[in-house]
Amino acid sequence: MLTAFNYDRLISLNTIDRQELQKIYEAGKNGLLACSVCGEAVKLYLGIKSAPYFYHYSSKLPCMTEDVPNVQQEHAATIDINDERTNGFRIPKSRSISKSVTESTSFKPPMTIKATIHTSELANSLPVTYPKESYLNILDQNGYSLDATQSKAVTIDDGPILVLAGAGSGKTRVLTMRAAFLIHEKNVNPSTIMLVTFTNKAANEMKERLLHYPKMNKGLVQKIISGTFHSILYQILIFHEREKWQRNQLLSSNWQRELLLKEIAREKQIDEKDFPFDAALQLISAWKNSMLSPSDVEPNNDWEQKVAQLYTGYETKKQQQNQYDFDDMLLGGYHFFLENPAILATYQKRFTHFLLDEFQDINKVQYEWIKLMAGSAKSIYAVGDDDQSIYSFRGSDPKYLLNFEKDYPNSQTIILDYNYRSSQEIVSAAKSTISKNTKRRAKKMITGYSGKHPLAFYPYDEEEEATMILTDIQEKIKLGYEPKDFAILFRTNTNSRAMFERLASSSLPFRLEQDIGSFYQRFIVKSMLAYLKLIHDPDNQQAVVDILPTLFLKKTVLQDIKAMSILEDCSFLDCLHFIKTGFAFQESRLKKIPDTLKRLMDRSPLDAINYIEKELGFQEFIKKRGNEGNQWDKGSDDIRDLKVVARKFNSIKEFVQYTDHMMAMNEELRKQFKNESNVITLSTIHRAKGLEYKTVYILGAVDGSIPHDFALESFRNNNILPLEEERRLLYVAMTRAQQGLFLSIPMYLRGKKAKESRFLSPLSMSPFVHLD
Ligand SMILES: Nc1ncnc2c1ncn2[C@@H]1O[C@H](COP(=O)(O)OP(=O)(O)OP(=O)(O)O)[C@@H](O)[C@H]1O
Repeated sequence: MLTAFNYDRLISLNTIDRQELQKIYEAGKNGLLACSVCGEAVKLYLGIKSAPYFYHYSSKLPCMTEDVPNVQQEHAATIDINDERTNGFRIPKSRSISKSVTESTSFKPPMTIKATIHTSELANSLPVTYPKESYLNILDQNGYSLDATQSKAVTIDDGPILVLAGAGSGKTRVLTMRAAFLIHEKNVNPSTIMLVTFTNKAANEMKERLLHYPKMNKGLVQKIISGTFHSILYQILIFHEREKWQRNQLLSSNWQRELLLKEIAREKQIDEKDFPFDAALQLISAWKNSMLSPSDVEPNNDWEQKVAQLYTGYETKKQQQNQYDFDDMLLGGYHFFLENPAILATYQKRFTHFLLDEFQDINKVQYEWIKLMAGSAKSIYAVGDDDQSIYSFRGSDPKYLLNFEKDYPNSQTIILDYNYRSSQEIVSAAKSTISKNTKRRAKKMITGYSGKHPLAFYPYDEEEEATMILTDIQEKIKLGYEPKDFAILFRTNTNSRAMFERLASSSLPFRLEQDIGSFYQRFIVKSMLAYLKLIHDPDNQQAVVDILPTLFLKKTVLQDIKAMSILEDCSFLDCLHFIKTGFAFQESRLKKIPDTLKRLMDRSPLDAINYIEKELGFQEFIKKRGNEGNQWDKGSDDIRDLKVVARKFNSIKEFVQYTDHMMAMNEELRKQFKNESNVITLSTIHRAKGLEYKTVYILGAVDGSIPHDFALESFRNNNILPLEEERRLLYVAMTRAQQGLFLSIPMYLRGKKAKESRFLSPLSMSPFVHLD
């Protein structure tokens, strides 16, 4: 059924402007849509696999009162907007509110993603039998099986060992079993084992897994020294040099480091507004992790030259203020041992076995430190996959994994090539994608079972993308899936806003993997919302405080405003009329604000934002204070995101209420689902490393998102490395899926036309056939 009433407005899905669909979907949710045939309440179906249609609440079907043509056929038919009879219903020409759907914005059916599967790669893993008394045999009886290669990797004799393997091949399983095997079969004291993982969460999960193995207990497992390089080194440093490494001296957030860098930029007269401070911080971090001190850096271009200057200033200032950052923990730890050979000797004696996970993401300082520590150790055991190296922007380098055999001539390498996690269809799509990278070690990937092909779908924008995914999850949950079966992965945190909001408005439990705060509290967004709030609430004190920076006024001006509002008996907003700054231009702008905002009262929030941006100087404020030079966090992008949300609302009041509600939900839901395990995961791809889910949705598989704009820019400047890393990111995302993989290819992102990710070009797409 393709027509419905929203109040007295007849909506036809054949003629509606696609960008209105989300609004109509929400009208349906709020009970504001009526069937054009029987008048009963209807909702809009907006999912992945079928074109949108209206359906009745109760039956979940289109109206049965009249003969209704098949929805897909209806969509396929081109219906002229001037046609007076559509779907058996008379549409008055004068009430037509929508323009014809253009080719580019009409619903595009999902496509099945296919890649060639070589039959030789469909094999069964080799079964193994262990001697009866072997610990592995006991493990096996408890359901923790290993194949022949994995078994070899677990039981191999001590020495430098590299387990090189593709995604889902059991590296984590092997590493965990290796620990158990060493303790049980080889009588290694657990306190002499150091287990290094990429996140502390991963270390805890491995220990938790170990606890379930036969003959393991808490006492034994707790003795293993585990954690990230940072956490292990920090514990050592705080033990030996407590004074120097006080917690409150740590520059723990990026904004703190950025502030410091900006201070130095001002001193060095580097133009702040066009400078990418976020990229500069990353480069400094990469230099530090590559053990390049400011005097060692050899800049390649003007920009690096400037960053090198900032790096010198950054290090000096930090030292003067007795502060340190995360990279200093690694460098500090390394130098501490170099300078204290006696202490080094005791640690070398203490640790006999080093188990290193995610070895492809090790950086120089970590590598050198491990080499130092493992000087006389019996075994250094590293597992990794060069195709999953996704942290090179901060100094990680897969060359340590690829050169392992050279650095440790007596080492042994074991290759695991059987993917236990994902279906053949997912593995071959991921494999085709990554095979385009030039700098990698090609590997076989054998799979065990066949399943459904990954699917590409084409929402209009990020709002529709979120709704379609939510619909799909709800449908699957009805079929018996659980919330924990789903992960929604995205390139950067800002990509998650719409999905967060859609999940927040559903009753489904979910967790955002990183505490990024509400989108509506971001500096630029909050400032724009403050203008909108003042339109209906001219005495909103907080809103006045929030617009002051946009007018380049100090916060203390609020006191003057308060005094004036009493003196002149007017609202806070009207007081802007009377503020004297001594600058004619600024004063005339302030005078303009109250009347302008009042005139915007009946405009749509989108119109109001556009107006404030252009006419009240907001654009200049963004240019100066929006970090426009940044690669990731640009103020103008925030405003584009805000406009995407605003488009869904007709009134400013409703829009402002919605943003307030979403802010409150952000706090609330975080608390509510903090310790729940059966939740949908909403995570950046980086944070999903090492994890697996039955069904994975990848948001925004378009150029500019994945690959990210900055990688495309580097590519245009003849640097292919960032682009290859972005491809690895997509590979990591795809290989998190066990059975279902969905790639979203929105037509618009942040209000701009988007193009399918170039990474999907090796994959062939064919129309999806709905069999359910
Ligand atoms: N021999 C095996 N038999 C059955 N299942 C296995 C076997 N080995 C591993 N698995 C399962 O395969 C999945 C992937 O294993 P694991 O997470 O250890 O792989 P990984 O190589 O660390 O993956 P990635 O690098 O992609 O994160 C897990 O669900 C694990 O339990």
